Amino acid sequence: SNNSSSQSLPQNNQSPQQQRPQPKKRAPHDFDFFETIGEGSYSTVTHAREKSTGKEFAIKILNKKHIIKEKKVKYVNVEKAVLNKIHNHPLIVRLYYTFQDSYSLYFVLDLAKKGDLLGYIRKMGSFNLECTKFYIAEIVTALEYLHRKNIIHRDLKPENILITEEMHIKLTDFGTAKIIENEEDNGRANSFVGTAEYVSPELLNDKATCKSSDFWALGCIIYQLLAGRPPFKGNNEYQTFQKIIKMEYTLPDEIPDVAKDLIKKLLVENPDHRIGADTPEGGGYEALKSHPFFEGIIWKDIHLQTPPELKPNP
Ligand SMILES: C[C@@H](Nc1nc2c(c3cc(-c4cn[nH]c4)ccc13)C(=O)N=C/C2=C\CC1CC1)C(C)(C)C
Repeated sequence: SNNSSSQSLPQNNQSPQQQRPQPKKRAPHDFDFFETIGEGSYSTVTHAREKSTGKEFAIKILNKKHIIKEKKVKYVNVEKAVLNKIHNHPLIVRLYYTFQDSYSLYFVLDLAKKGDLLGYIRKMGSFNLECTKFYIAEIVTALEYLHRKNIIHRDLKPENILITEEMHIKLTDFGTAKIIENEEDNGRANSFVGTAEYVSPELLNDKATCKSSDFWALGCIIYQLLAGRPPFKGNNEYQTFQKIIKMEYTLPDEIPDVAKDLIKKLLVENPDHRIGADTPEGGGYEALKSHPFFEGIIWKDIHLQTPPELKPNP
């Protein structure tokens, strides 16, 4: 045969990719399914165990017919794309496998055995300053990683901050996240609106979200951990939105002054002026992480440190 210079396929007609051992595709019968642990708008998250290894997972099950009927295919693709962009960050829920059967799609993910942060706020009433600093520092660390990957979460809230067996966080729920393809995309108008109490003014005023919208939500979460309730809360969504647009909130005395200062620098109407924004006024993550509120926080490998024991705000 002529030794043509072109790369000829080996006799077994397998591509190089096919020659490498591929991770075995899983299927529903590889798992035992237990209780439902969370309900999304068009999905169910179920506790499951892989039969062959005994490893426990959370499996997000999406009904294909429902997704198509509700025109949510885009969100499912965004969620999978975002989860695949995240390479094994300790403070973000990891996607291990995906597979499907005739009815459903299955996402096999980290199991956070202690539920979500909202559960702890309800149980504790509020967090003391030391605990608030630690958990906010872990959220900032996860957020910095997402923003570096040009991902905006867009729905940051206590229900999406999961707590692991070891009492560290795992950021989750990327179905409504946005991947910023290129810089000018940052802030372009779009249709999604997050959860009322954490929605930023820019989203309500000109429907534009940017990385800084996540900093607004962060300010709301710091407030909620220390005061036991979010800063903007009306009797219904419309009233909540009104308070946000009017920047109508007060800082109760149970919030320590150092936290009041940071909250005031995050709950700023102009997203470019929020501390942490990558603008001259925002100062980027450097400015946020060096704020006196984080006094005593060691940022390096925070996920390996022992979290402070949860205590309510005195
Ligand atoms: C926010 C989310 N809630 C939850 N999402 C996930 C959980 C999860 C676990 C508990 C829990 C565990 N023990 N007790 C409660 C409660 C709520 C959970 C988990 O372990 N692993 C991955 C998850 C989500 C990953 C998937 C979005 C990509 C909603 C409400 C949307 C279902």
